[in-house]
Amino acid sequence: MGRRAKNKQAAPESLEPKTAWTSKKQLGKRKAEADSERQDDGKPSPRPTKRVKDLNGKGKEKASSIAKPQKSSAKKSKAQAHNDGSGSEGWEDVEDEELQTHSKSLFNDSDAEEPAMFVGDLEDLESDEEADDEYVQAPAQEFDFGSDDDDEDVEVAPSKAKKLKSKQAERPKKIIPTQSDQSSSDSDEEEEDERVTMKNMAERSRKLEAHAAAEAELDVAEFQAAAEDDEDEDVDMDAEEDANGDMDVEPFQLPTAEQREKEKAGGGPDVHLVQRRMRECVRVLAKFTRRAEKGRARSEYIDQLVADIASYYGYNDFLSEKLFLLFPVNEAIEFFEANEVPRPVTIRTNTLRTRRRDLAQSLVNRGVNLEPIGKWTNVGLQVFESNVPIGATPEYLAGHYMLQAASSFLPVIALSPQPNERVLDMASAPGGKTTHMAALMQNTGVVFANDANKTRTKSLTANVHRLGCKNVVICSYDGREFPKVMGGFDRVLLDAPCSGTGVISKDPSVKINKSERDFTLLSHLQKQLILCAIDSVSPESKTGGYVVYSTCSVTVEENEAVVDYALRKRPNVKLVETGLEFGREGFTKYRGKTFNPSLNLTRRFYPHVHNMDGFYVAKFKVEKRSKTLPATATEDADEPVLVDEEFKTDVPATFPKFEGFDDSEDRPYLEEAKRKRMKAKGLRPPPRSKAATKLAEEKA
Ligand SMILES: C[S@@+](CC[C@H](N)C(=O)[O-])C[C@H]1O[C@@H](n2cnc3c(N)ncnc32)[C@H](O)[C@@H]1O
Repeated sequence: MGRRAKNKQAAPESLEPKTAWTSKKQLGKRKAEADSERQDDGKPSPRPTKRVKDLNGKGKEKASSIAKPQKSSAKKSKAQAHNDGSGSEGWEDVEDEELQTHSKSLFNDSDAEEPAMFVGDLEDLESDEEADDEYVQAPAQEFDFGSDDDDEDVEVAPSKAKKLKSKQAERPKKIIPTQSDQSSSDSDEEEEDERVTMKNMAERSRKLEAHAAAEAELDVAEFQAAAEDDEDEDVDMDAEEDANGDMDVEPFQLPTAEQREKEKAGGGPDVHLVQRRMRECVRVLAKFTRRAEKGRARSEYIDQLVADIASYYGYNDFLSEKLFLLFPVNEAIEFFEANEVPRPVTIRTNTLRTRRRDLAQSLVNRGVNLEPIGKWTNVGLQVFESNVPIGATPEYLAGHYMLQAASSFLPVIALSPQPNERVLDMASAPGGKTTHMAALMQNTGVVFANDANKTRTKSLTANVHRLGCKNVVICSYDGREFPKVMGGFDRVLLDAPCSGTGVISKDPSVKINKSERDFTLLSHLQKQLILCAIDSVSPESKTGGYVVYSTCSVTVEENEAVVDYALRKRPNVKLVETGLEFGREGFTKYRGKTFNPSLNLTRRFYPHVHNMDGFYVAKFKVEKRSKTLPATATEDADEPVLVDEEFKTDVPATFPKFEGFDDSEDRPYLEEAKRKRMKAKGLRPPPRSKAATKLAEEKA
């Protein structure tokens, strides 16, 4: 557990070199705050609850209409429980048991899909102020969901309009949906006067989104400004603060190796010291030549910072460094901070059963406070508060929606499966993306939903049934058996097993349970799977011929390195635009490695930038193979085949080509299933046929 969690710490004050460009006055104040946290005896006192961090805009002191203060004490204690590991919050609660257990394994699949129950913030809401009750009893909230609306300018009951507004102001940050909407947001005062109508609800949402995007842009500009760091700002902050008498002013010095050893032996440094050291290291690294101690190398500051990040946030040193290296120094801190905060709760409307506006209306009537996620999805809703468990409403049980992380909409949007196609979801459990695809295909064609883990196919089956997907066939093969087991697909989704470094806020065990070997094994498995996914696509497909590769990880070896490998091994594929309107470009160069330049077409998503789980999406177009190309994935993999025990299967290397279903072969299985069902209902099943008797004997 990290020092931050152990001490139930608030988010540290800004660690990024913002200190370098923040006014002296602010710095003094910040320091004074830190000092006031110390008890009279000089020992650090427990901090107040975590201050809500504005992930979209790092200007934590800025008043933002989109930041939601964590207001109820119940919520506060819950957040603390989450931090110290004694409780869980948000998505942890909504994971089903299987998912929870499995996410502890090497392959992280905690993709936030389809928990059995949402028990997240119920007590919080029960203990909330009376305003909440009134809000819940308010007339049905009306939404403008865009073009498919009748656009009546219906006024929400005027007496409630103000309440609605204040509620909105309290909401947590929205998911940053798009950089394309750059319109500036109007002032809060202006909004305050505005009456809430069906029409302007959507407009207000849009403004909040635009505001979030603008703030994010502002932050990027701030980071750049910090890097450039003009002369005026380059003051000796310690000296300045000394003059103010705010702090003890010993100039910052990196600890010696001896001091570090001593610290370690004493159980690690004081948390305030770690904070200060991190802040100072970030500051020095922003302008190294000017600020570094004489004779010290840049790498020494980096090593110290990485070690302090590991201790403060509770990572092993290996992962702390791996993740740190992905970002510029100041941004890295933002990433680690974002991993301490749960992502927004989101649901996906199942369009096979309902429309988003109808679902929203039903849930609002039950006391759920929600809003469309953004323009990039017409099925997503972000849940802000709820009086009922989101995983147990009648609408949920009737399959009107899936509890699903916003990031996991992305690969399906990129794949864009069409009606009547033949699609493979190669690693599909628990089925968030499978059911999304089935809906986009309007229950036509066929989706083969495969997962190597048989136990996990149970929740997949349950979801497929609940959501009324009639075009899904569930199977359980090692993905590397494709296309031998079945091929010729129009589209393939490979949402690969991964380390889960994008979902650390959901599964903090990742912080300590991943080693270098895990990443080597995973990367190798992913490389094998991606070739199999490519080979399973029919280049002759009239409507498709696409593969989407995705992970909920942010490491380069699980993403760009895998995609680059596929491009090298399969010259018949090329990367194409994902069609996603936001997300950062994939790396084309990383720490001395150069990837195919088209890797810039792939997309990276980050918790601190997009307020969604860390995610990666790449889309390939598969062309016809030339005759000289090798036939299967494993034949030409240039490294030894490493197979994790968990996914070893008995499938023979020469698995027969799939040639359709054999009804006579299936009959005894169907008969057995029917007998079981009858028995379960207390009925006496008819005697077994010969074939079924044989099957039963074999099983026995
Ligand atoms: C990230 S999860 C998939 C989440 C799923 N796509 C969804 O949206 O609900 C990765 C899945 O890969 C499965 N898996 C791991 N190794 C596999 C393999 N060799 N072949 C097929 N599936 C595999 C795991 O059991 C896990 O369910």
